[in-house]
Amino acid sequence: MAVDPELHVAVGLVRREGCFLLGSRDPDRPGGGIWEFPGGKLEAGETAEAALHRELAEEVGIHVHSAHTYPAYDHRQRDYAVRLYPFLVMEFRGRPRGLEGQAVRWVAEAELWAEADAMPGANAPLLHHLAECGLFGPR
Ligand SMILES: Nc1nc2c([nH]c(=O)n2[C@H]2C[C@H](O)[C@@H](COP(=O)(O)OP(=O)(O)OP(=O)(O)O)O2)c(=O)[nH]1
Ligand SMILES: [Mg+2]
Repeated sequence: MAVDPELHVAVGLVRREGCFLLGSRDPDRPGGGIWEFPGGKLEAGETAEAALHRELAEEVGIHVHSAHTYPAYDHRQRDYAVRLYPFLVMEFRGRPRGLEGQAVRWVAEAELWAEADAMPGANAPLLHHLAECGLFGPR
């Protein structure tokens, strides 16, 4: 299946003191109630980095100062295909909070791997992709 050109998603791995920020997905939406990295769909004509800045401000109220861009990751499963644009965010302003009513929490890097099982199906392979790109320390 070809990657849906509509489903290009900027994903923020916001790291502070060795922990990563997760938000809960709105229970009323598809895939609701599960944990995910903050982020969202690119709008028409928008760069991935611009989408990252916009989504992190809208969803968790932080202003990204700088982000490291990792190679995009394409995930396909039977009826679903998405292109994820991952960013590591270490410099930001503001205290993250759920501006869309969602819960937020910090998860230690070591716990992220177990957490991936409760995230969207793309996220376990995404974490492996990012590990291969050197984002995480040795496991
Ligand atoms: N935010 C986020 N999306 C992810 C992750 N992993 C993953 O497969 N996705 C997928 C799930 C969704 O199909 C898509 C993001 O859709 P979304 O509905 O959150 O997009 P959005 O924030 O722009 O929301 P909206 O404009 O539709 O309200 O990306 C992740 O870790 N974080
Ligand atoms: Mg979103």
